[in-house]
Formats: sequence, structure tokens, C-alpha cells
Amino acid sequence: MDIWIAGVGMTPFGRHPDKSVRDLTETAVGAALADAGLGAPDVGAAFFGNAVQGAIEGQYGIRGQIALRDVPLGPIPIVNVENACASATTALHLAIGHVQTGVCDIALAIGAEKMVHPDSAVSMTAFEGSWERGERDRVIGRLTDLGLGTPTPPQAAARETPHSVFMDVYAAFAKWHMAEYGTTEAQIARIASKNHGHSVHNDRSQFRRPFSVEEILGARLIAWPFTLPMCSAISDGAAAAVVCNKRGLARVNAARAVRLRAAVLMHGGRRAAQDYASHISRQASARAYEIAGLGPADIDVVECHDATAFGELQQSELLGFTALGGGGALADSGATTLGGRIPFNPSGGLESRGHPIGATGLAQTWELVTQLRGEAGPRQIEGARIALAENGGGLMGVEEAAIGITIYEAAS
Ligand SMILES: CC(=O)CC(=O)SCCNC(=O)CCNC(=O)[C@H](O)C(C)(C)COP(=O)(O)OP(=O)(O)OC[C@H]1O[C@@H](n2cnc3c(N)ncnc32)[C@H](O)[C@@H]1OP(=O)(O)O
Repeated sequence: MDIWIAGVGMTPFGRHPDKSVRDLTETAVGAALADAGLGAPDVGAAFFGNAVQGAIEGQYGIRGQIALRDVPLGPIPIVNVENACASATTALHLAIGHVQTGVCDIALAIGAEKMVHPDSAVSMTAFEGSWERGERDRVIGRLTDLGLGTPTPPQAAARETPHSVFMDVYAAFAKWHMAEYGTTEAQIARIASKNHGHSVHNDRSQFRRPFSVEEILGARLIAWPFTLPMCSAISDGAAAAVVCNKRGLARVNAARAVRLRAAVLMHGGRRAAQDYASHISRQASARAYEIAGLGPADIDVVECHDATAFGELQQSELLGFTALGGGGALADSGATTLGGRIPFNPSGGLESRGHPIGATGLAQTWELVTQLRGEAGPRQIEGARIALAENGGGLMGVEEAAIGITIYEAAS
């Protein structure tokens, strides 16, 4: 593809009680434009990803126009994009399509979210509100009523603490995987421990302290088999990317630009519970590999959607880095750790970097562009040339309702 990421910007993720969505957006956009060596008037279109501000702040309409009000853009289109947790990647892919067709040469993709509310019950309504009536029971029922899941131990059920509906659904996926492939709690904990270890080196991360596997297994139970450090948190944050075509590239510092090799967006929710091999992530990544003319063996680093640590275990299989059912053993092998064969989530991933829903996909872009430029400091993957991001949005049936796969290549 003759499309490049010319600049990236990102706020630290975490709790920002004194910052509005507009503040966070301005910081991320300002950084992305400065990184690309451009000014706001150079931008030909902006795509603004945001998922839950409607539920939390009551702003359902012109979120992007409001968030970008004080950024001196021309009278360009600002397109509001909502696609659950894949909103930012969807904004990115729309920006890519826009410059690819030459409607403009330089476009901005933004993801911003402010989830932390003084009343934590309000932060949680964002999840309930976006959930189709009855879907949660249908998803969990499909897996457990069919006898497809390892049952929650009775003593664990009594220790579970309040959580979002998504943690229940991921728990159902994990229980199915445990029964089907013998995956263990310790393997899931190992992934969480690895990701918390990565984010110690990431100053944009919400959590920056290491957790041992034992500490993770002994932490407060959320939804068995998940304890607190295995779950993505409630977070505020924004990230942005400047996208350009060949004409746009002539106006930026091309030596720092990172090339797109593939951008695939699909919707899921149609496969049968037992048909794991047809998972939408497998289909989307297969298409992305085909477009890029690459395979898993060519990828040097992955950022994936670990809304729980189990999400990473599952994605390592679905993206083709191990056989179906092999995710636990891959985690045990150390291959997905910094310095390993195929590092996953050097940023710390969603469970440690944080997961401000509509910003997450572009935080993945920020991390991978930083890695491909060789600027990731102590978490740098030496010689990284090809990177893959997987960003899932919503859950429907027994998989993601939306999924975006993006493959990037370092400047030569
Ligand atoms: C396809 C898809 O996959 C779509 C998706 O993305 S689905 C995912 C969408 N996101 C979610 O569902 C959010 C899930 N998370 C939650 O429900 C909640 O964060 C939770 C239930 C896990 C915890 O909430 P809570 O019980 O209110 O705990 P909270 O008050 O936030 O945190 C308690 C402490 O643990 C810490 N903590 C919270 N999450 C942590 C984490 N992941 N790692 C380490 N520490 C964490 C907090 O900093 C806090 O520490 P202090 O007491 O020192 O301040």
C-alpha cells in the first residue's frame, strides 16, 4: 500500500480527573502533528473515534467537532466514528481509505475516551448501555449450557467482585478454552505478569509496577479465572495518527514515516460456538497477511487486544503464531516476552497500559510506530521491521463484533 503513518501522538493513559476529552484530544493531536512536521491547516479530513462518551457524558452527536474545537483545522470534514473498542482502529482505517482514494492527501485519525467518572457505577453503565438486550446470556449460555466450559469452582464463585459484562464473557471464553485445551489459570497469569513487566518501561502506561505470577493468582478475584491484574482497567486517554498518501509524503519527513502493509476491518458474531477455526480474528488476519504478502513468521512485534490476559492467549493462536490451543504453551515458553521470538504487547497491553475504549486502537499504532522507528527505549525490540496490531470491538455471538488488523513496515 502506498500509505504511510507520518506522525503519532498519545497522552499517558490512566485517571485524569482534571482533563476533559477536549484536553486529551488536543494533546494527542498536537503531538501527532508536531511529529509529522505539519500544522493543523495541512489536514484534509479528521476521523474521531470515541465509544462511550454518550453513555457517560450524554454527548451523543458531534463529539469530534467539540473535542477539536480549538484545534485550528480548516473547514474540513470531521467524521465521528463509533465502533465499540475498535473505534480508533476504525477511524484509522477510514483515514487510510480517504487518502488512498485521494479525496485528500493528509488525514488525521483520533481516538479519545474519558471513562473515569466520580461515580464508578456510571463508568460501568457505559458497558451495560452498549450491550444488546439478552446478548450476554446468549454468549455465555452458548458456551456453558452446551457443556463446553470448565465450571467455576464453587468457592471461587463466592469470591467474585463486581465487574463489567465483558469480563463475564471473556471468562466464558476462557472456561471453554480451559476445557477444550487444558489451558490453566497460571498460564493466563503468566501473560498478565509479562505485560505488567513490559509497561514498567512505558511512561504512557496506566500501571507501571511489576506483578509476579503468584501475586496475580492471589489478587482479588474479578470473574473466575480472572483476578484484577488480568483485567483491563477503566481509563482516560487519547491517541492520534497522521496518515498520508504519496503526495502527502512529499510534505512530511519521509525518513520517519512508517508504511502500511495491510488494513483489514471485519465484523464477527456469526460463527458457531464449537467452530473456533472460523473465528473472525483468524479470518481477518488471514486476509491481512494475504494483502501484505506476509505471514506470521515475518512479524517482529504484535500489539493485540488483551481486554483480559486470556484475550492475548487466544489472539496468539488466532493470529497464527501457534496452533489453535497452543496459546498457553506459547506464553509458558517466554516467546511473547521482550527479548523472545515474537514479543506481544511491549506497551503493557490493555491490562497494564490501560483501555480507554475508543482510544485503544491508536495507542497500538503509537506503540508500533515507536517500535519500528527504534525509539522505544528500554522496551525496544531490536531490529523490529514488521509489526501487527489486532483491535477488537464489542462481543457478539462468540467473538468480536468488530475487528481491525493493521500491518506496518519500518522505513527502509
Ligand atoms: C472485543 C473486546 O475485547 C471488547 C473489549 O475491550 S471488552 C473490555 C472493556 N472494558 C471493560 O470491560 C473494563 C473491565 N474492567 C472492570 O470491570 C474494572 O476495571 C474491574 C472490575 C476489573 C476493577 O474495577 P474496581 O473493582 O472498581 O477496581 P478499581 O477501583 O478500578 O481498582 C482497584 C485498585 O486496583 C488497581 N487496578 C485496577 N485495575 C488494575 C489492573 N489491570 N492492573 C493492576 N492494578 C489494577 C487500581 O489502580 C486500584 O488501585 P488503588 O486501590 O491503589 O487505587
